[in-house]
Amino acid sequence: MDGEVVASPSKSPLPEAFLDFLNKNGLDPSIYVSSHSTPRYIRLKPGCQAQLPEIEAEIKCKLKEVSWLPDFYYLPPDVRIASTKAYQEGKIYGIDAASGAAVLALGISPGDHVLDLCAAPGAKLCMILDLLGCSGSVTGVDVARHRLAASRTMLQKYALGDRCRLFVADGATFSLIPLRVQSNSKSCNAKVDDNSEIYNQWTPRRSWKERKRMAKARENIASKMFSQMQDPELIFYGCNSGVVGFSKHDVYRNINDLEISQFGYDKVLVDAECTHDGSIKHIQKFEQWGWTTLSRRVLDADRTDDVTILQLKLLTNGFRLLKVGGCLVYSTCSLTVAQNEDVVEQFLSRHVTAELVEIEAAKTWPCRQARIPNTLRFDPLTSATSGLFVAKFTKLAA
Ligand SMILES: C[S@@+](CC[C@H](N)C(=O)[O-])C[C@H]1O[C@@H](n2cnc3c(N)ncnc32)[C@H](O)[C@@H]1O
Repeated sequence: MDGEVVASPSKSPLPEAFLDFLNKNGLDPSIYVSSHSTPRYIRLKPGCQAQLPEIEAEIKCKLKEVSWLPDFYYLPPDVRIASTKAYQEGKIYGIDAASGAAVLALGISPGDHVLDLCAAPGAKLCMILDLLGCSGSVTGVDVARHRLAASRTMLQKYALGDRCRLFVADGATFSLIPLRVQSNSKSCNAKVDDNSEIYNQWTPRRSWKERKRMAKARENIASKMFSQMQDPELIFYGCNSGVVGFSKHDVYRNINDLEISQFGYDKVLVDAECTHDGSIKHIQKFEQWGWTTLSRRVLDADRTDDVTILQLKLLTNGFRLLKVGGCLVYSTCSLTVAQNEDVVEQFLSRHVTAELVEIEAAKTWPCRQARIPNTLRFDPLTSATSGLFVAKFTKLAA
């Protein structure tokens, strides 16, 4: 561990730079008091309920249901799931209850077309797909290729990829809408035409031509500004994701704002990049990485200013891709006002068609209202979860 460390209410002392950051942002360090006793959570894949006794026998403890969140269970702190059969067979996955609440706030219905604009590593993406059932589609976007590749691995492990497509892209400029067609009317084994213009079933093995094209695209990314230069890179698509059987022209079709208002996404999640200060587990990782890394990578004033600009851009673009009447959830695992309420206020002041809406399900959630009515805050003390800010918007007709 490096950097000066002062005593803090948490078991493991927080570095002075972090306490300073909390102080500057008006955050009370006592919310981290109970962070060491904050429970962990798992979500049981729907349909696996009958196997609960078997899972409990394997982990040698009884799993207590989270009363306010369907399919979620508390996981005792000393229980490791990585080596269990249930985990390896994709019956359970680790996801904080506050994250589960953010997904539930979307109010996903079967048949929805959902956009997850900052999707990696993918716990929320998996839950969205679980809730979607067997119609509709999910488009996952993330700027970090390696992180999105990890999401792809998750989708495959949990057998959730059928209706999902993943793009490496800048969420602030991503512009593709879902293909609102009977995607399952196209065969999964659609014939590839000679010019490879029609998408065939996705396979991890790409043709030599395709790999060369992708390598070249990546070289360009390294040397030029990603967002302005590149088409989103499609790194995965399931059989019923609205890609198989369609042409690149269909998938990459440019559309105008009027079309988006009709054919855009039904639900959008903007789980934005942030300073992660609400996630004490993330902050604790800096015990190994070094507290100076925390100051440089997280707390640096330029970086936090940049992050709020990015958050506003992500929220703005997510909202642009939403159809009229659709819902968008903005969440961050930061607890600062600058990354939450301030971003929401700036966004609302620029978008007359955006309306903050009440999250109905939240009436039974152990969270508190944030500074703006209808916005929510989870934290270890109030909610026994990781920290999370959640706001839900709808799009009105212009
Ligand atoms: C808080 S994490 C998202 C967690 C994810 N929703 C989940 O549940 O696993 C934020 C993500 O935003 C991504 N990100 C950062 N800048 C981005 C951008 N400009 N466009 C899209 N994604 C971005 C990061 O790579 C990171 O994976």
